Amino acid sequence: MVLNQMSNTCVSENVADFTSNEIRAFRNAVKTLIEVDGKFNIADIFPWLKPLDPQRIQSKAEAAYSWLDAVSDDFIRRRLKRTETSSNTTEWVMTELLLNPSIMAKLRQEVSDNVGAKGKIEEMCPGIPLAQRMVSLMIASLVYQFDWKLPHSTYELDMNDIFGITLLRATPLLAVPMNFREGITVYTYEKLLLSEHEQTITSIMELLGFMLCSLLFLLAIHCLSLFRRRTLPPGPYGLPLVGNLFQIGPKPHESLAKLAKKHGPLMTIRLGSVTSVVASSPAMAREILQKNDEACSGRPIPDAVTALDEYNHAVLWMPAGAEWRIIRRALNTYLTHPQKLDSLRGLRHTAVEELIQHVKEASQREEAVDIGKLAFTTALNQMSNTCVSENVADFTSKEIRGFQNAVKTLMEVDGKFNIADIFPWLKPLDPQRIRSKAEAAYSWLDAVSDDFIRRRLKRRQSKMPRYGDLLDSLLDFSQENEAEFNCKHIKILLVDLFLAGTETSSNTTEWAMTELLLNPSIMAKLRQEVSDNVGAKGKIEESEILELPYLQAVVKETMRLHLSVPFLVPHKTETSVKLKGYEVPPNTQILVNAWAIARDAEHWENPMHFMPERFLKSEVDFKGQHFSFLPFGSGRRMCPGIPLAQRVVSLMIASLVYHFDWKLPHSTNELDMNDIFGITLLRATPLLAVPMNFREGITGRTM
Ligand code: HEM
Repeated sequence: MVLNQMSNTCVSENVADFTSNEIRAFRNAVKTLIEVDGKFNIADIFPWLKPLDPQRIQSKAEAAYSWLDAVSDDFIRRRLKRTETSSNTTEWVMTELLLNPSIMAKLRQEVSDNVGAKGKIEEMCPGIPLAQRMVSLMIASLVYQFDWKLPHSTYELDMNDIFGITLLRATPLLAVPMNFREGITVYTYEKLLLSEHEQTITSIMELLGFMLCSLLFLLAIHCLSLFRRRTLPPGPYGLPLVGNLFQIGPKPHESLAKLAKKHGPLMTIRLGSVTSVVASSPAMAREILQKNDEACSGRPIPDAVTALDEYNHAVLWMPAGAEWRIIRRALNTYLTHPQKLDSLRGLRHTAVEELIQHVKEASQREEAVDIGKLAFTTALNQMSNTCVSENVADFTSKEIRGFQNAVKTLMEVDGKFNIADIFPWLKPLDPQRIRSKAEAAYSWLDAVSDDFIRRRLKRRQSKMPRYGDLLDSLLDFSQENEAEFNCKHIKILLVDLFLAGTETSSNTTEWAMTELLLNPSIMAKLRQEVSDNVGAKGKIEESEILELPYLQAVVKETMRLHLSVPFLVPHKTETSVKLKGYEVPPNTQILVNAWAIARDAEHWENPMHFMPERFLKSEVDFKGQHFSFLPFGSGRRMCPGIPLAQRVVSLMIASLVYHFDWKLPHSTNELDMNDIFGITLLRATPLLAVPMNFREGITGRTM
């Protein structure tokens, strides 16, 4: 009825009659538009989501609009809302009248008195707006010309509504009309349509209203974030909703270092809904990692990590509570304790011998090798030998690709900028497909790790000789502490160690070789030191090279200038904490820009130069006590793998430098020194170099 009233008012013809299908199509289109126009649409508040149309609102609206467009072109679209609103009001009025028969009777009396002898209903109040006229006329006509009752003689009616632009009845109102009373319903409006001028004013008012509401909404969100930030350290001004996103760019370690110069060594940045406090000086790093170590010991969990089954049992990501302490204790006892490290030395040597053999073959062919890839393969095998006494791959087979790919993919996706991390309501959509990639890689590693454990349990049952590696120790430990540490923990821990301990070590080796190739005099000095040590023994001993000052200075200088984990693994406040007088609330992300600190001219002379000599007469080391040099972090979440990493990296560098001379291909001394940001700062282009003049000697074991 309202549709026809409106269509007659607008275009002087019915758009449908009461029985044909046409009214359904028309009503459907109107209803759809009313529903989708009023529905909460995520794309309205984040316009960059519009192309994705995540709730399929735009596509539904498009279908309905084009139907209506075809029927009556632009005219109808401008009147739709009013149509639905009027009919909805009429429906609600009739609902109430049916529930209140005495009011219905009183109303009918009033209308009958007005109709009187005229026998027709006329407009009751000239000058009132269109909607009121339509509603009044409909109600008066319905009430005057019929008696009404509810079907099934019930007075119970569903009074629920559905939210949208208009609040519609949840279930349609069905009622039975009776006792038709004669009389004509007559329109005597002289001017039912709004004039063109009135329409223009209405549209402008609607538009202004919408803009004002949007502005107020953004302002409210912005004020809320300013209110929350009032106790936090200062920081760069950000845009509503996205915050400082556009000031960060693809190299956050560099952009945040620049911003810190302006806003201070403790600053706040906001990315979407994530607030972070960034420390960029040794003093602020100490404040966080030493003075407020416990309060700042949490970990924010990237969405990618949630793809790992039971990620909350992973030592890297779990809170620093009782379960975490048990795992750290197991690592300190069975992996990085000096005695344990010494007893597993032979297993690590084997992996390096295989590396040297592979490079030797390449040198005979005068072929360039990808040093990062070889170092990664070696680190992977060193770790797998330490953990499970077997190679997970060799230098040529396909298998290494599977393992290498899984570890590389995870290091990449866990550290990649993910829009779903800063707008958590995007997580179910996984817009960059980061979680799904992580899922595939995690389940691959999970299956391999599971297989290691199953095979070892079988071997232990069959009473075959023990390997005495990390897995044996962890299984012993779990038998003694079954309630707190079981096979599930071991499985996740093995995955964690491959992730935390391989790419970090191989990346450091690759950067060290890059600098040595660019600085031949440093390479020569280092080779001399290692050769002197090897001497008549003819072999490199891991235990001895840890004491070689120049080699250790080269390792430290590489870790300073090419700090592998630029923001450490991000921390999170577990409780409210005071940092430099600012009150930082719980769940705030804490980033220590260790990369910027290690290159700060205030603390380092000629910070951009590779000068191992700076460490020769210095006490500074990487064990977490010198806050100007934090390649492994500091405090309770500091890397537990330092002694292992130091051995692995030192052994690889010493062996590569001792056994070969090296040159860059194409006799160039230019190297791309760019890095790619992730959990680890990788070289942007692989380091290719030609090994020459193989020198005999054993990368020796002393078992
Ligand atoms: C050059 C090699 C390495 C570097 C540069 C490195 C660096 C780091 C850094 C910066 C952290 C985070 C510290 C923090 O959040 O404050 C970390 C954590 C960790 N690292 Fe290493 N790491 C290396 C090698 C290793 C190795 C060989 C292992 C194997 C045992 C290992 C195991 C771990 C684990 C398990 C954690 C997590 C600790 C926790 O959250 O409690 N890392 N590493």
